[in-house]
Amino acid sequence: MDKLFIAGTDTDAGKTVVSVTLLHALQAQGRRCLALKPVAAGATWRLHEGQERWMNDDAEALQQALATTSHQQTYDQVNPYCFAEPIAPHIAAEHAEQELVLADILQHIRTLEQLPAEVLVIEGAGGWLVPLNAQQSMADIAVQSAAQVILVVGLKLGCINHALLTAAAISASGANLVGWVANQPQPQPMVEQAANIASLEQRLSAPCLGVLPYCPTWRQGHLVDYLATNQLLQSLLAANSSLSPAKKA
Ligand SMILES: Nc1ncnc2c1ncn2[C@@H]1O[C@H](COP(=O)(O)OP(=O)(O)OP(=O)(O)O)[C@@H](O)[C@H]1O
Ligand SMILES: C[C@H](N)[C@H](N)CCCCCC(=O)O
Ligand SMILES: [Mg+2]
Repeated sequence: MDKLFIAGTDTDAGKTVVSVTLLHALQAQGRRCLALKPVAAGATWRLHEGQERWMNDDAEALQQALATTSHQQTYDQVNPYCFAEPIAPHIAAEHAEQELVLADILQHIRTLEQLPAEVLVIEGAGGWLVPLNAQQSMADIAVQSAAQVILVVGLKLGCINHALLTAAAISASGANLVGWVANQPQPQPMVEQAANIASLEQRLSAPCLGVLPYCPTWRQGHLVDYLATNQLLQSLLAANSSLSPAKKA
């Protein structure tokens, strides 16, 4: 099963928007998908399938993006760690007197890999180095699960530096950046948006897999045409030809 880790230049960059769009795009091509938001910080207590529970909006959007052709995951399968407070996850975990255990997240991923699907889309929380605990970060989930990384660049002033720093950190972690997506998270484009995107294209070695405009109905898959899904699949094929040992197993 191909694993895609959706990283962002920051929180609110558009990782959920891109993850949901990717799920729609891949499923439209007949690929069965699974979704995972391993760690969510920011949840409300609400009714879900006849029961009240804590729910995070990102995880719910991912779950709702699963087509009937894909395995219907439960909320807990999509989101094993869910904290109420919309703050850094390791601090939210501390407040809840819990610990975020990387080994448990990796085991959860292995369990999902037993389900029938071709692609697992994993959405991080915040940016690449957001801590899980004192030792580990989001990056470890991507690296240790041997996922291919897609970087979502939230188009706002400062994004060039954030994107280049994140790409450098991804590379330093030993992960493979298969592509990046430019996302416009607010109605007004940033000043000189096209020039900013061109600057990133010149400096990032991975291909740009799309420029997503602002579209309030993204949950319905209305941004699929802006993603270069075939180019992503080609990049994945190329990455597979040099499979890491963890991926071969
Ligand atoms: N292209 C877009 N069109 C419309 N709204 C967008 C777009 N991109 C982002 N948004 C909005 O901006 C906000 C942040 O986007 P999103 O939730 O995808 O960020 P994120 O990177 O997933 O953040 P987090 O770290 O909290 O998971 C959301 O309210 C989302 O609806
Ligand atoms: C609450 C927010 N939307 C995300 N779920 C978590 C973002 C954590 C950012 C931590 C940090 O980098 O300082
Ligand atoms: Mg999100």
